[in-house]
Amino acid sequence: MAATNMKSIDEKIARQVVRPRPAESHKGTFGRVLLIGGNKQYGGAIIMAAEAAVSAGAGLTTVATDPVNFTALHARLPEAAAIDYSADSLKDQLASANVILCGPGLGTDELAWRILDLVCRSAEPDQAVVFDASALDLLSQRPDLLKEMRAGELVLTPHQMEWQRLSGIKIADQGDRANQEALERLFSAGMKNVILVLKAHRTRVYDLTGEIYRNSAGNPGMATGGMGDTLAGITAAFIGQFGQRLSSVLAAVYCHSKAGDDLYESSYLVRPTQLSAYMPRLMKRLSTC
Ligand SMILES: NC(=O)C1=CN([C@@H]2O[C@H](COP(=O)(O)OP(=O)(O)OC[C@H]3O[C@@H](n4cnc5c(N)ncnc54)[C@H](OP(=O)(O)O)[C@@H]3O)[C@@H](O)[C@H]2O)[C@@H](O)CC1
Ligand SMILES: Nc1ncnc2c1ncn2[C@@H]1O[C@H](COP(=O)(O)OP(=O)(O)O)[C@@H](O)[C@H]1O
Ligand SMILES: [Mg+2]
Repeated sequence: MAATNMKSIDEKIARQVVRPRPAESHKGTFGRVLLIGGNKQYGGAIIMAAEAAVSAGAGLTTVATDPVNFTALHARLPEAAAIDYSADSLKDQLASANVILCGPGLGTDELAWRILDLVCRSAEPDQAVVFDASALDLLSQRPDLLKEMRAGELVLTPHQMEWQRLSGIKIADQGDRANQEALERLFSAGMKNVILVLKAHRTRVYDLTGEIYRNSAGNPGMATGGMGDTLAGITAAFIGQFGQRLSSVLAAVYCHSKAGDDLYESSYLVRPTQLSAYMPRLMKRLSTC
């Protein structure tokens, strides 16, 4: 793919997507987001994703996680509901969500496999699914699960090592043509509405139409554990509010990095939770002036 096909992910797309909220609205208007992940070791990952989802405007946020994380989640984020991710009630939550984010801190044990399988089989055409982190590592062993999915939109958010596992392309060889071909291979005869967010210093976004987008924002202060979990939560919230569109995902990528850049101006590093706390002000600014 020639570099000339590359489009920039910049403030323009964010301003097109992040519009003032309609007055005639309620929490259901802005998306029911279900986040699944957080085993005993990685509870922080799903808590950071949930903080990001709430702060990026998800109308209703539910976290399906190991019960060991309930108290921490409720103490940090009373806006989110919590359920046990091993319980049968996960099926009901999966049925009622508009957007499902699966993977941050999920781990790769037998329960994680069962949950991934359930998400892949149950997602309907009116639902969007975002796979991140552990879910991508599991899928790299069972890529066939992707081909059978019926979700309306699927977003994959790997970092370069996760993409290496899933695509088989070594990090040094992750050029645009190879990435595009690997995405097409993963979904040949499968769903069409697929978006790959390949995270790096300058994140690139691919879809099955062959368009490639390059993020214009982001900085090394963002190289802090949990920053990808935060992007995943923002992405789910944006799809929930602004619709199953490529533009919602591009705006999420930009806003995440732009928030990081604003904070980096006066701070040596950017904590994911600080980035989330800043999101409502950034979104207000983008939507108004
Ligand atoms: N607080 C918590 O609970 C948190 C929990 N988390 C959860 O941990 C689980 C495992 O996820 P993971 O991302 O930490 O591990 P993995 O997939 O093995 O990747 C790391 C390996 O890849 C390599 N690498 C190369 N290029 C890279 C790149 N561009 N970006 C990143 N890595 C790159 C890297 O190279 P190295 O650092 O050695 O140079 C290393 O060898 C998962 O469930 C996740 O959600 C996290 O979300 C953090 C906060
Ligand atoms: N040097 C950097 N410059 C710009 N963005 C960065 C940099 N380092 C990390 N990021 C961003 O931080 C996020 C890291 O994602 P990921 O590796 O999945 O983190 P985690 O799994 O710890 O949550 C990505 O969005 C990536 O683009
Ligand atoms: Mg990650």
